[in-house]
Amino acid sequence: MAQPIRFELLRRDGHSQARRGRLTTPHGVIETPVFMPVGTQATVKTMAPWELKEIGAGIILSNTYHLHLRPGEQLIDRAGGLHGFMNWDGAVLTDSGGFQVFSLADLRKITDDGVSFRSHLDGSSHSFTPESVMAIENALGADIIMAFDECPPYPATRAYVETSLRRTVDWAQRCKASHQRPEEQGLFGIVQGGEFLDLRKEAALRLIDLDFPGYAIGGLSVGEPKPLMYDILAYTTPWLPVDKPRYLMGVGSPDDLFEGVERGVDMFDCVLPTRIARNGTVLTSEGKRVMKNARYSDDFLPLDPDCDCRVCKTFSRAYIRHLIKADEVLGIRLTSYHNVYFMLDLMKRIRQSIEADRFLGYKQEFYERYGYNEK
Ligand SMILES: Cc1ccc(CCc2c3nc[nH]c3cc3c(=O)[nH]c(N)nc23)cc1
Repeated sequence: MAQPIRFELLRRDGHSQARRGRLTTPHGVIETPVFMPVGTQATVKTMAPWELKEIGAGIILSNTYHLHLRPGEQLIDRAGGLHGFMNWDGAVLTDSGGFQVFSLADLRKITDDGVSFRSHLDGSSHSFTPESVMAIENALGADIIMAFDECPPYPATRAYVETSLRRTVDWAQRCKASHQRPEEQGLFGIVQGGEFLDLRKEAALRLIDLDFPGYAIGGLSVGEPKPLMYDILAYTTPWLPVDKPRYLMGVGSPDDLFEGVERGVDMFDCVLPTRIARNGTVLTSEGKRVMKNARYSDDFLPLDPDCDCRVCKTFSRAYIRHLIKADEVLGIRLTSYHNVYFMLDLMKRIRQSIEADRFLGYKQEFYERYGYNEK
């Protein structure tokens, strides 16, 4: 059977688990490690598809939960799926919605069959099952779709995590069985198991038996301390097939990208760049800068002198600070554009460092300049 998603491992770092790979999808070839901008409601907030294209975004994320509630997958299906609706010809990945039910919806009830909930928009009743979520993701038409999983909260008891892990594996099997378009949309399984390493191993091995074209590592970046996240990650990735992509869900900040790549992760997503842009905070090679800070009122340098993006080549910190202070919409458009460019460009430099066999050196160099203090 033709596989819509093919992964080639191009190089393995000799000093860490970092890998350089290539993911071929029906909507283009994605170089990995890759940062995937989040476009929850069929848009990467404030950015047009041609802007995403010009900054080199190859794949964006969207969300089953939000799009099912509004405008509904039937409309999007009639528009030609997400690609036609958004007029985006790059790759798309959709999350399966379970995570969003637990972070957004009201009155949730979870059983072995699925999850019932009330919409956070209008209180209407809904239920997600593996079968119904596959039907939604099939209608949205993303190139990579996530299995319906349960992401346990942090902290959670071992008993709770064990129950949810087994449910998640059972749901993954039901997703695979009800997937209507396996030749056009690659279905990824999601490894749960909380902070319990033996459960992480069990989850990985049971999902591998179901043979997916890629594997996501879920249940992390849910409030646990970062050192714990990194330890769980370092333990889990070696159990996954070396020739399949690994996607760490919801991660992360610039330092998380380095720590994740070092531990064998190929794909990342995070709302950080567009979320902090909305309060005028920008990512630069010298760390984050809060543009409302008075120190930038007469600073005519670009946001980041080392950045080649269109915003840094066109506008000054003083002008962008003015726009943010004046609540001018152009302000958050410019900070969003720059922040997404920064994350994509950082991942490009990480890929180049792996190719040049100097990943750990580049990580050190970046950390020394980036620092961790608010500027
Ligand atoms: C549009 C979009 C937004 C967000 C996401 C990822 C959302 C996300 C997590 N975010 C942080 N930690 C996360 C864990 C999980 C998880 O365990 N399972 C799923 N299905 N999603 C997660 C995917 C797509």
